[in-house]
Amino acid sequence: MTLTVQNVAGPHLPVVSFHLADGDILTVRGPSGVGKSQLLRALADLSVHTGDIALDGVAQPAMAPAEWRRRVVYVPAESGWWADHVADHFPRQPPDDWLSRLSLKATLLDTPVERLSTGERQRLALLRALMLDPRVLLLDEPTANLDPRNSEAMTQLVAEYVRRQGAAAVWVTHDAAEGDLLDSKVLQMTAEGGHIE
Ligand SMILES: Nc1ncnc2c1ncn2[C@@H]1O[C@H](COP(=O)(O)OP(=O)(O)OP(=O)(O)O)[C@@H](O)[C@H]1O
Repeated sequence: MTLTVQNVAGPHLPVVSFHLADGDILTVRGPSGVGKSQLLRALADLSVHTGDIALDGVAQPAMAPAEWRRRVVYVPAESGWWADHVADHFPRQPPDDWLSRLSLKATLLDTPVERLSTGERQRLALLRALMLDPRVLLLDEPTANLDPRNSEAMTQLVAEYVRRQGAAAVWVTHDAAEGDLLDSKVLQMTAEGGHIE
């Protein structure tokens, strides 16, 4: 897997370039409003931008957006839920191991979405994304509402997934310790642009 990002910029996104290969995790840091979420949206082909993005050598415009987004899966800070019940969002039940590692009971799948806590939504949104077997996982502050134990469990699960599957992840965080735990590359964003540290 390769993800190549060259001089990507947009109305609310300073210029960014980087390259990811099998098993890479890139943590993205920078002040509030600098364009971190906009970067993820550009990578998911959800916002207008200039520059070049290619997955395994295929340029983003050459692939239908829906096809691109099956491979490059975006998990926004506030996940979207379109049906009443949790299970309706999963093509099949997530592995018991994934549920238990994130302290989620399997019975939660039979729950109405409106009853989920914010942290449960975040953890289930991650599992929903992993079930799609993404080549690139785009995570916008995925642990923002989680306790330390579940934060660590989530970082370990993502790290293991990308390593095993030869995938990659782009992880927006304000928490420097999370980057250390993920053993990741770091993209520091400022108004002038992003640079790899
Ligand atoms: N649809 C839009 N129209 C106008 N401005 C927008 C739009 N979407 C985002 N912005 C602006 O783009 C800038 C970058 O937003 P973005 O959400 O990417 O920031 P961020 O770095 O993720 O911030 P935070 O850490 O607070 O989540 C912000 O100034 C935001 O107000």
